[in-house]
Amino acid sequence: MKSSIRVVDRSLQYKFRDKTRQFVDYMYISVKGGNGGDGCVAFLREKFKSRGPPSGGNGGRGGHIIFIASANHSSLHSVKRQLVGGRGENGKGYMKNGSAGKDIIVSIPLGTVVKEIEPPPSKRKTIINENEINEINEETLIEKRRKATWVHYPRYDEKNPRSTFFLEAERMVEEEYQLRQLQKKKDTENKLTLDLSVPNIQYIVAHGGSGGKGNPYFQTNTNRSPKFATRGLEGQHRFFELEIKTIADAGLVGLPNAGKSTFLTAISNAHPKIAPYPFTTLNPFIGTVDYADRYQLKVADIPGIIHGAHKNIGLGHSFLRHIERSRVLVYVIDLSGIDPWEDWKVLRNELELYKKGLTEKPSLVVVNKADITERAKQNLPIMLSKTKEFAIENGQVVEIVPVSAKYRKNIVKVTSLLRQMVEKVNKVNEKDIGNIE
Ligand SMILES: Nc1nc2c(ncn2[C@@H]2O[C@H](COP(=O)(O)OP(=O)(O)OP(=O)(O)O)[C@@H](O)[C@H]2O)c(=O)[nH]1
Ligand SMILES: [Mg+2]
Repeated sequence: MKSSIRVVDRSLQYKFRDKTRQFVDYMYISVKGGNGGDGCVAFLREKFKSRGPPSGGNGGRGGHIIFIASANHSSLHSVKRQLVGGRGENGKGYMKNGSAGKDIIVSIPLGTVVKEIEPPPSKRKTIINENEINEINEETLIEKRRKATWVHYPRYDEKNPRSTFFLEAERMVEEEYQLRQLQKKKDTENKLTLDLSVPNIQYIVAHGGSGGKGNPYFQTNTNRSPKFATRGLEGQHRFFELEIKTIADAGLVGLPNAGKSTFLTAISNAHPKIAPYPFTTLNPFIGTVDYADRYQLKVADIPGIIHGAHKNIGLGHSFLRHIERSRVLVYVIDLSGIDPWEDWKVLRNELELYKKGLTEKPSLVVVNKADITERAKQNLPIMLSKTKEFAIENGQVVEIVPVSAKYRKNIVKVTSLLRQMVEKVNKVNEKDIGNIE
């Protein structure tokens, strides 16, 4: 047994070395909105107007990072691990406001769950440093913050802090700063979670920083020519965990080589790779079953699960995330195997070890390769009697359908049964939603 696992492992390593294999269904990502552009300190200068009014434009806002749920993508491999929005443009003279930074729109596969996480330790340090500075020296802190907040008119960087107008404006900006800090604290406490389950809906996951104010903003009755403006704010920085949890109507689970991909080919329009060796399927694959009345069902085929998958043997059991949210489970079992009942037990066990209660979903058992008659004749009665016992013990109805996926025998029965089951689950769900409302 051990040696066979080792052989499987070696052949898998060989497959994974293939550089063309591009499928990612789980990743960490850092997103940062662009910084805002700085406000401008300028005065109108025209012919016969030697001392015109303040005319510095505001800075543009930084670019947002936007996630859009896309039905045309099935993998996260094309998503960059670090996304930074464009910086806003600085304001200019003649009241010209800076343009906004470029938004970054990322297509994320439908069914992805986006969870905000704590920043990694290396990024957390900067926050701790800020607190340390708090304790060290208040004066240097004020100086630092002034540098980060203000834009001065040329040669006014030393004069400004002595003027009462500037100090007044600084107090006003300080209040805004405190409010922002409060908001930031709230944001870090309330972590964002999104389920991208509706196509084409957009979410802003990191806002760009707002642009700085030009000097007309600080003009008052008494101060007609403010010589200062504010800088743009920093964009929001967040860290996310992305996990694709495919939303299909039915999910196929089975041991390697049981004929899952062949079965999917028989019932749907999909053409996954089929071959007589284990772990042919390396990535989840979704097929659509078309009915005569244009009703459609989505069925997900995943790599084979073997005994010990929860210990990362074979391809592990992380692929079960793709069937976790399907409405109906379809166990595909090789009827020509040595002990199909044992196979089903292994599958149920691994599913439970992945997530408790997963096997309680409405399920259908497809016993495949019924065309290999000698074995099928022996095994089918055993399967039928054992599942009957199981149904009585657990109070769970289990339908068993013998098929031959390769020769497309009994396929119509399976597809119509599948449809009935999915429609039943959908009806129950609708009722539940109605009750909640
Ligand atoms: N005789 C017979 N052979 C079948 C039948 N269904 C599948 N096979 C064969 O079984 C082998 C494995 O089929 P696949 O569909 O690749 O099996 P799978 O479960 O997708 O395997 P993995 O992707 O490796 O987990 C292939 O050689 C198929 O031709 C069937 O109904 N009858
Ligand atoms: Mg397969």
